[in-house]
Amino acid sequence: MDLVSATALAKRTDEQEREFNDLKAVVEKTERTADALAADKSAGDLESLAAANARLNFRKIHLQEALRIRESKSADAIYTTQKRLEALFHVAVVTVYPMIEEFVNIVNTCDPRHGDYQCNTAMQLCQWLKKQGKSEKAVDIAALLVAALPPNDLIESTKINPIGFVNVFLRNDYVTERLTTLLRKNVPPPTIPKKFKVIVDYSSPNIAKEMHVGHLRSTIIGDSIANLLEFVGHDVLRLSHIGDWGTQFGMLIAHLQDKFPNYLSVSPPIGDLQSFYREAKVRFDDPNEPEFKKRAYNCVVELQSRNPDSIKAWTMIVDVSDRENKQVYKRLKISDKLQNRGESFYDEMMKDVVKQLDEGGHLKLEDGRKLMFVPDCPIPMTVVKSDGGFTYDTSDMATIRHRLQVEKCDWNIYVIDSGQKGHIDMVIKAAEVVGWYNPSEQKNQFVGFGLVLGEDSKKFKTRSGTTIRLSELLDEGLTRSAAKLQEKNRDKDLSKEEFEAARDAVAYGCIKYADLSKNRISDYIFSFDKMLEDRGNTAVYLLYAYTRIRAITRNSGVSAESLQEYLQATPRLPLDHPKEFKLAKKLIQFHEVILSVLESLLMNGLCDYVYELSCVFTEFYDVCYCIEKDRKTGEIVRIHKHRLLLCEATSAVMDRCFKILGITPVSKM
Ligand SMILES: NC(=[NH2+])NCCC[C@H](N)C(=O)O
Repeated sequence: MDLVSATALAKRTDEQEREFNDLKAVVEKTERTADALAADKSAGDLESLAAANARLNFRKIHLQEALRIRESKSADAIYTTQKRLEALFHVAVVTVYPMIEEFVNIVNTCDPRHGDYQCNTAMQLCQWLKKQGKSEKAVDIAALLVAALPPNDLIESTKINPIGFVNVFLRNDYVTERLTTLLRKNVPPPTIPKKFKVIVDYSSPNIAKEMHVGHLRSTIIGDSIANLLEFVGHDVLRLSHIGDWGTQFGMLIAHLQDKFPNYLSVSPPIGDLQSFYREAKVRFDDPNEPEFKKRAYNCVVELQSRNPDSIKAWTMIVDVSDRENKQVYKRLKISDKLQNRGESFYDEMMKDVVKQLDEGGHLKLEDGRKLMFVPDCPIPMTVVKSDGGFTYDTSDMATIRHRLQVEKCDWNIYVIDSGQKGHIDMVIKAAEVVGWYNPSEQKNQFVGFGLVLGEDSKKFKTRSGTTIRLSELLDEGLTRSAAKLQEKNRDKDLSKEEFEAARDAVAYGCIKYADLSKNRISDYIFSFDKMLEDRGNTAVYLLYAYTRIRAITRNSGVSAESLQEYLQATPRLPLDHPKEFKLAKKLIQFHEVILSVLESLLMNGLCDYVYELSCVFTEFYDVCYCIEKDRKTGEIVRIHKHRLLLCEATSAVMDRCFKILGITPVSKM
């Protein structure tokens, strides 16, 4: 490190030290005032003292948060720029208005003329003051806030607009430092306040009925949400709540006994469980086969009482179905941490759940059924049917109790089609009413998604009107993707293995990305033509962009080691070109995007970000040469290593996003 930058660094450290001590002093003072107030409760109006105390505590909490962020500078924590700015503005707000209880609001700006971030708090404060009978203009408040900002290393300049927004421009040094951390730590996750045990209920197909496109959506969205949670450090349990129990097994077992009489000794060759299910159903509904129906009912009773032969038959049917599902998972590279824990797992707990509900006085007898009326729910839950049997409601009540009380999860997420929102919301509310959890300590969340529609905007079906088999859908994806690559003559340039890897990456990447890049709440139109387009926010575009970026360093002749050496030896990357700076800012925004997607569980936020990132990269690459060659001789005359590092950072961030989204990039395409 040269002398100048060493001195600059020392100066900055001094500044930070001072700033840190200032903050500490404010916190201590607040603490003392709060304590004094608490001790002096007897004096004066108790209520107003308590209110003042609450405000001071609020202030203290925010100051401590600010302090924690400042303190972490040297430590390993990764705080987002947004959080850091919020902390700075918090300090400014409480300095100017000590009794304030409003939150600071910092947002990203879309227009670069308005800086990188914008603080909208002056307007909020204006409203707050109005309520206190004071009138101050938002612009004036904004000016006070800016003046009260503690010294910091983030903000280059601020601009107050006439309405009272504060536009914030970031310092180049700060951005460079964040980028260096991102590169050195290979795109680490942002720091989260607390690590949770999270259950993600997703995929959850029903045995013997084919997994359909709705389950495909749940599988894709759920897997990616679980990846995201894991990335930030939560402890994630992935559960597929399969429909593997219930009366339909009666007819399946009865049909199995007829069709494969020696099923106990020879494993029955059920190739196609769908047709098997249909055959059983036809017989079950056939008035000419009353005998079969009776036997099917009997089989249910035997299965319920865990008769070993019935259990064996049941296991066989479940296994066939599971093997089919696993094939879909394998092709789509769904995490193998996803485990089946479905309705049969909770079966034995249901009796006890009903008993507990009954004893707690939560059940009402109506027409022989036991119902639970849950506050704010339009229909009651049927906990016990008139024939004494249990329902989907009962099963989910047992499930939620197990997850909250036995698994002791902090956060229980259901990724199911929106049609089941009413059901799950009711289960969640009921669990609260019964007292199985305290909503301020454990969280249950329904994460819904819309329908999959065909290109005619009607329910997604085959031409002949039957439901689409997932394996066939994936096959079609492969054929279409191979054709697309051939159209571009990729089969000529790539080896057979490379071509196949590219074909798979495109096919499965497209199917996943098309789903994830739309807001999950809306219905979505499944169209191979649209998803295979190579322009716009599609997987094909992004996969190409990624391979191109990867190729830049590969073709530069600069080794990964020498880039690493350069990175370690360079305290400050010279990001002096506006497009370099813009790309760097987009890159460090990654952490913010992760936190915001974590909040909404809307994965399209992450997709939009990767797409924007690749667009900003193109802007940069169009004007900033990484390698300069002599026009005549083609000889390399200059290598801009910091630009190669920007390429590396871009591909590393894209890679992280792809991993979370469950997309497999290829290095050649
Ligand atoms: N806990 C739950 N209910 N999870 C979702 C289960 C989805 C159900 N198997 C279905 O296909 O409709």
